[in-house]
Amino acid sequence: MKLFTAQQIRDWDSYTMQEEPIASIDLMERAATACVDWLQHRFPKQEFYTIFCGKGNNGGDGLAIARLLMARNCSVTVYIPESGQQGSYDFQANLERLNQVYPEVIQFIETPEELPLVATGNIIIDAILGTGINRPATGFTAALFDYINSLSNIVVAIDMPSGLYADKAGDNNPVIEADHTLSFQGYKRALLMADNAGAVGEVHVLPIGLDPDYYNQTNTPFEVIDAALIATIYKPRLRFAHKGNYGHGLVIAGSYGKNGAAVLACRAAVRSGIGLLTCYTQDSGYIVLQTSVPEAMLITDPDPDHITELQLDTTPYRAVGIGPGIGTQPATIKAVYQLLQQYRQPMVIDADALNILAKHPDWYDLIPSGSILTPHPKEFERLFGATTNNFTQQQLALEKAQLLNCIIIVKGHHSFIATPAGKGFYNTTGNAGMATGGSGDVLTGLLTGILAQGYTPEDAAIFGVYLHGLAGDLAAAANSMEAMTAGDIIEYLGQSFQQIGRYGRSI
Ligand SMILES: NC(=O)C1=CN([C@@H]2O[C@H](COP(=O)(O)OP(=O)(O)OC[C@H]3O[C@@H](n4cnc5c(N)ncnc54)[C@H](OP(=O)(O)O)[C@@H]3O)[C@@H](O)[C@H]2O)[C@@H](O)CC1
Ligand SMILES: [K+]
Repeated sequence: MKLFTAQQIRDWDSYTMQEEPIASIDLMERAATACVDWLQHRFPKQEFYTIFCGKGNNGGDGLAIARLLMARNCSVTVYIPESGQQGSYDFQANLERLNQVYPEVIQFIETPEELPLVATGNIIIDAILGTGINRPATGFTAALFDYINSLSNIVVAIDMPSGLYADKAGDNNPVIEADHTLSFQGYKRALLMADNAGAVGEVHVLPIGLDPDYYNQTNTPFEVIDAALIATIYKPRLRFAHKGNYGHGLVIAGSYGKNGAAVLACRAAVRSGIGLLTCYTQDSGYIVLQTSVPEAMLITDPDPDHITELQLDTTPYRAVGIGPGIGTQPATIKAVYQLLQQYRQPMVIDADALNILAKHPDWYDLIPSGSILTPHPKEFERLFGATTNNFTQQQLALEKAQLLNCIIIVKGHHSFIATPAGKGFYNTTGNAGMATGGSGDVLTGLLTGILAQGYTPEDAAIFGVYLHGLAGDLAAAANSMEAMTAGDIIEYLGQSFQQIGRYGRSI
């Protein structure tokens, strides 16, 4: 799903009004209806709502929502901070409509003394500011945000949490901290940033019937990874396949006390669809690896505790994954250097291999083109330097991806995939239960296995990250976010593939 800027969304809005055609007030009614349907579906027994409306179209949505909720037998109070300015055309039209049928619910407020008491059971609707925000909230608006944030009520933000910019960082400007954000038609980049997690809460995309032609004709560098995109990437298995069709991969992982990282990476790789897998680990890992991943072949380092040399014949391997649990011993550092000098196929580089690279920036040129780097934010900072917010971090990831001709996956709640062609993809599968030891190792094994099957690096990164998150979601559904383990993610890869296999048929 393409990710548009606030300006593009406005253009899409106008395009739809002209082409459908539909009047803007009717489009607003459609958006408000989608919100009310969502509210009643999510909170079927909820009766009481307190709605705060600004004087732009976001506020217009809020007024229409108020009228529709009242018509469905809910009890609503609307508060409008009085700015002294005339409201937008559709705000005024909806104010008039509400005033005609339920005049008693409308109240204007101007000073902090007039901030209302909100009963604890009420759901608060934030329709103060949407994508039209063009400056930080100050004065009474900021005080209103503070007040709403101080309450324990559930807050549902319409289109955007008020105060948040759709396409740029807000530098700690006042924002509403919502529990749910109902975003019209698609996501906005700000809704996917870890920096804004406290403001956006759970994000729900509500289709409002904007014209698909605009969507198809309009380019944007950013996309959300969704089922439709995955359906175009996934290659179902050939009926007459043999293991040679699906590549041979090498996972280089583990050290004394960190066999688990190697086991998890290899177990994920052998469940990725790969034809053959070899694992390279320290000598003492022999029995552990052979027992827990019998499907993989094994080569051991002469050293009992660490990987110390990587002068291997790498010709059989279509992809190499390196990093999980290898540590940063001097001999391991040398071994990583050896591999970088001799291996030219795309690699998956993770964990300690990234930490080693970060200490040797002069080796970056040795990273094979098309490699996939999988740093978490701290590793990203070590590799490429500190940034002030997620927008600048992602911009830097795009610049480095282009410079190194690599894919960079900045891991997080919505992992961000930067490609050398300047495209950025946001993942939407996965959950907080995956923030647990070993889930990065699983991703590395999975990516290595997918890459070895001949997917392009960009497709492998998109597919791998999505699949990893989906398996994590199924694992959490079965075991809870608390009790799920990284190993459980591997257990649910099978069901994830089955689900993805159905996408192609249902889209
Ligand atoms: N996309 C769609 O398809 C649909 C979109 N719809 C809805 O429209 C919303 C966008 O509406 P919008 O453009 O009227 O902007 P909105 O956010 O209400 O702001 C209004 C005005 O506030 C002002 N202002 C700015 N910053 C401020 C600040 N910090 N503190 C105080 N004031 C501030 C500024 O005016 P200014 O003061 O600069 O003259 C601005 O123009 C969108 O989010 C969605 O809810 C749906 O109805 C239908 C389909
Ligand atoms: K809002």
